[in-house]
Amino acid sequence: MPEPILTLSHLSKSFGALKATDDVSLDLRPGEIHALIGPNGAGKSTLIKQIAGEIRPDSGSVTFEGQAIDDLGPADRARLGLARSFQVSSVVPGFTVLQNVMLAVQGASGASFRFIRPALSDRNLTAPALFHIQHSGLDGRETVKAADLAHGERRRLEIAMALAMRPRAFLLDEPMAGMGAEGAHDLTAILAELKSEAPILLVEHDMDAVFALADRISVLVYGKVIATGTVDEIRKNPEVRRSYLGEEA
Ligand SMILES: Nc1ncnc2c1ncn2[C@@H]1O[C@H](COP(=O)(O)OP(=O)(O)OP(=O)(O)O)[C@@H](O)[C@H]1O
Repeated sequence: MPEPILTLSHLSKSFGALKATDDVSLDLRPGEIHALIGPNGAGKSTLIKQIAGEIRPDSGSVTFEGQAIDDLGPADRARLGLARSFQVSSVVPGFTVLQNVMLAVQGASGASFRFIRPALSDRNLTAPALFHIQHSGLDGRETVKAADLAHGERRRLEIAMALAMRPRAFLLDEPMAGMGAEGAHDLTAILAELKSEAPILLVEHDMDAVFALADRISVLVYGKVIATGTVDEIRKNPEVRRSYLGEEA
């Protein structure tokens, strides 16, 4: 089995008397989508925030690519390639496909967006941007404004921009939220492609998407992982059915 990219060991976090994270251990392995599901208030977002460095756990530790990252803040963790989302909102509608991807390449290099204009004429950004555009199936569309892209092409642009950030792992907290059925369907296809570039820890309430995408699922209830397994194992698990999936599973 390949070494995990991300490992959580015995993480715990309380808010007053409430144990939002209760001795959670799990890992994320290369090439996989590991979904984190559970009822409202189970502690999914709190866990993601501890991985991203936005909340400090009371105890336990997070290892990323073999390195303990407990002392790093969110910016340093992002710089190591721990991508908190794939920054869909960062698409600039008035910029072309090439310009948008160049900005993402520039962002990955840690440069500031204050220098947006020089970036757009920087040849060092053009070559990697064109590579990601081609890799995402958008070649020939470099000079089209993002606002004028067809729906599916816009998703391809988001993939190109995500890849330009050179992520080593994605932490996605409810990426399907607020999307219609078509959007969720598109995003499902995108995530299935992205996981081969970088594994994804996915918090998602849309069970159709989770069951279609996840290689493994962990179920969180009252801050505790009550089960981790494949889609089939989780669907059949009596404790999961009782505490979360109900009769729908
Ligand atoms: N900053 C905070 N201060 C106090 N309590 C908090 C804080 N953040 C979260 N909580 C509590 O911790 C528990 C876990 O919340 P969290 O948002 O992590 O759950 P969740 O599984 O992501 O829920 P949902 O599915 O509704 O998004 C909840 O009871 C919540 O009210």
